[in-house]
Amino acid sequence: MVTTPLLSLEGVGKSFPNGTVALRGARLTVMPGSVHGLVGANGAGKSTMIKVIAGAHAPTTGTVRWKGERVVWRDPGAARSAGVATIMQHVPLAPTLTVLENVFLGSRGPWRLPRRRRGEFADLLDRVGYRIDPDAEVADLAIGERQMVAILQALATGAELVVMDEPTASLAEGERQVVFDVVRRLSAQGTAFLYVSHFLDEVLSLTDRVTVLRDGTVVEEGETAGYDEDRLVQAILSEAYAASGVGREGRRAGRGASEEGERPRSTGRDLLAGERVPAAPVAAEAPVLLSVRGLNSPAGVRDVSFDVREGEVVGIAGLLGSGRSEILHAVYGADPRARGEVLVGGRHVRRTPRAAVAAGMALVPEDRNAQGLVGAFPIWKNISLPDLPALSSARALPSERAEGDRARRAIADLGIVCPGPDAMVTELSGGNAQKVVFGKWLYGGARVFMLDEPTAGVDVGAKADILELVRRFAQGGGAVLVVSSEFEEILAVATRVLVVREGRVVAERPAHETSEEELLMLANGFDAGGEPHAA
Ligand SMILES: Nc1ncnc2c1ncn2[C@@H]1O[C@H](COP(=O)(O)OP(=O)(O)OP(=O)(O)O)[C@@H](O)[C@H]1O
Repeated sequence: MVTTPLLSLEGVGKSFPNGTVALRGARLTVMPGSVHGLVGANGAGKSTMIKVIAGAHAPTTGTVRWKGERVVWRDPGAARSAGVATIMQHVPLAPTLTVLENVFLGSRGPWRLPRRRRGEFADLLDRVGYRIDPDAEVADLAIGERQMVAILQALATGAELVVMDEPTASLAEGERQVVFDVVRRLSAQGTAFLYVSHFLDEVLSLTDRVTVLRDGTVVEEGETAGYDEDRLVQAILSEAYAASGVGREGRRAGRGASEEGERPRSTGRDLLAGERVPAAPVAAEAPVLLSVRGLNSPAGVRDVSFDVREGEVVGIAGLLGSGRSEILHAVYGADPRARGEVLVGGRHVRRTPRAAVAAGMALVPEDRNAQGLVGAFPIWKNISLPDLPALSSARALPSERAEGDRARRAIADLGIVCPGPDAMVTELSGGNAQKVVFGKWLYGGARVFMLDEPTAGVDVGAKADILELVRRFAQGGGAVLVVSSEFEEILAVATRVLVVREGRVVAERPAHETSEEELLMLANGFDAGGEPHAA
């Protein structure tokens, strides 16, 4: 029996007014109840394809079919009514509404939510196997919890196809499992998923089929069982490096392999091995660059004290809601309610972001859309933005040439796929925008670099480049604090790890003396021997 695909794209092309061709003759077939993976490097065209499917972009050429019928979705509402729910990388929830109100925002019905909604919400939570307070305000939730709200929202619309763009980017291992369980459970009940992720292990374990996009073209499509990580990495990256001059130079520079000319792309294993190079230990007599004393905040930071020496990369490992990001914000002065002392190079820093920047601190936030970039500015202007406070203190204006040079260097070092430094950041793919946020601080003369999920949304090649730049920044005499829900990534880049739970530092380990398992155990409230911590 031949089953009609739920969704198919045939020969779909998409060009943007600035001349970028994001998709060329792309095809995709998603069967009912299947989990279909979509992978590709930053800028390969994944989000563009998703937006075509969601009715947010009209394709320039080609055909979209839904249950065998040709469709032209004029807007996202049309795709939604047909049965397509899309969860984008940056979840557009209403921050001042509650979880419950957000979940039923797209559903028909009265604005004031009747009691029935609570019952439906409880049923949804049961289906999903997740607990969240329906009356919590979304503005107060961590980014991962917001992702779960978005998933619940998609399910509440009764979608037949759920498109997920990097749904696990900020989630720790246990929390990812919740998302996987939801996907597995619902696909067994007949819901189809299009799952976009840079985490290839997730794609391999979760999906039935996989489509690989490279430079706007589908280069491979097949049963996931026929792939392993190496083969996927090769498919994603090999020609992308040869095809994109800027990206290629940048990636080579980032990995220090430029002398060897164009070599075949590394395999997945090679890349991970590269990431796991143990960080050189920092001498005990290295001067303390950042000192934090008795930091407390009602936002969930409890009596946090630590030092970071020159050359050190200190990882902060914790689960969602553990206070890991809140600690960074408090140190940076972005949390006005925080109390405690922060010293850079032995000098007290007033608790405002402006004073922090003046003292040489930089924060790359997790929610880069809200806090990281100015959409109406081109790349070069975003990259020189951190120097603007210096302007107001009557120092010389940075010349446009110097700013352009800095932007070009960032584009090369980080492999930012873009037409050039004048491109607007709104025209960049998600991962490339993240690299701009990173470049904004990396070249700004900061001495203390604080990174919240630095590689979220970044492809497998650029991830290794970013981690290498973090190490180099520290080796050059800087101090780094890095928060990541990927403990493996923390171990790859950090010299020392602080484990946080309920706002407190509950353990400290040299990176070479611990493991992902131990960190997970500690973050979950057990000591290394598997015993629960005393309260
Ligand atoms: N509105 C736009 N105007 C011009 N170019 C755009 C626009 N949106 C995306 N692009 C370009 O289209 C190409 C594909 O981008 P897309 O966002 O689809 O990539 P992606 O595979 O989703 O990447 P990522 O993994 O970084 O999210 C990129 O070169 C990007 O710069």
